[in-house]
Amino acid sequence: MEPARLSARALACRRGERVLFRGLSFDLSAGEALHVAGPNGCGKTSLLRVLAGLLRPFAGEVSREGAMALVDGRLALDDHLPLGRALAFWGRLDGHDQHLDRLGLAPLADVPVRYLSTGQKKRAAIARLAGQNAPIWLLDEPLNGLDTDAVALVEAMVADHTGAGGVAIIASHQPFRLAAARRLHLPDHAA
Ligand SMILES: Nc1ncnc2c1ncn2[C@@H]1O[C@H](COP(=O)(O)OP(=O)(O)OP(=O)(O)O)[C@@H](O)[C@H]1O
Repeated sequence: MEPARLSARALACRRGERVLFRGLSFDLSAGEALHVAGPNGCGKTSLLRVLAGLLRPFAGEVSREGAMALVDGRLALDDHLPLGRALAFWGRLDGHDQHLDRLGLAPLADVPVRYLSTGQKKRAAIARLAGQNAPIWLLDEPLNGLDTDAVALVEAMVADHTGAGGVAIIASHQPFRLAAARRLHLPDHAA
């Protein structure tokens, strides 16, 4: 895996008229993970979008080494295509193993994406993530809709990723079992 590092310096984020957090700093290097916790609306998704470069910080800066991949509530798969073809489209571009068998997706190859259940869609999003082979994973509520076995599987995949030298940020109000993860309680940085 290519080298990975992700840092935030004195980060602040404003949505509309409200500053959600300020003075947020962290450094993550190869093999490290951060669990960003806090209740609905505290700014977890906004933080991930700032880190991904999709939202401009109100103050502070983000620096990184290595490519990033983001999993959030949006599934970047064509709704009308069967899952197998939708994932194959990205597979050709990304060029890495999507772990379809491990994620239990192989039997769903012929099912149109729009017919998939919430948990199946989330597993498809994780497959796309795995296929990107990016060293930095940004995961927004990655366990939403997953059953107990799939939760354990995704936790194991993130552990494998950090074990191989990747970096992971998990934004979730749910517990996420990952021995290497530090915890950041976002409301502690409320403005
Ligand atoms: N485009 C926007 N303009 C104004 N306010 C916004 C915008 N997007 C989000 N917000 C507000 O910013 C706050 C933080 O939203 P965000 O989605 O980052 O929270 P969150 O911690 O991820 O919540 P959840 O746990 O419910 O997903 C919320 O009060 C939300 O209404």
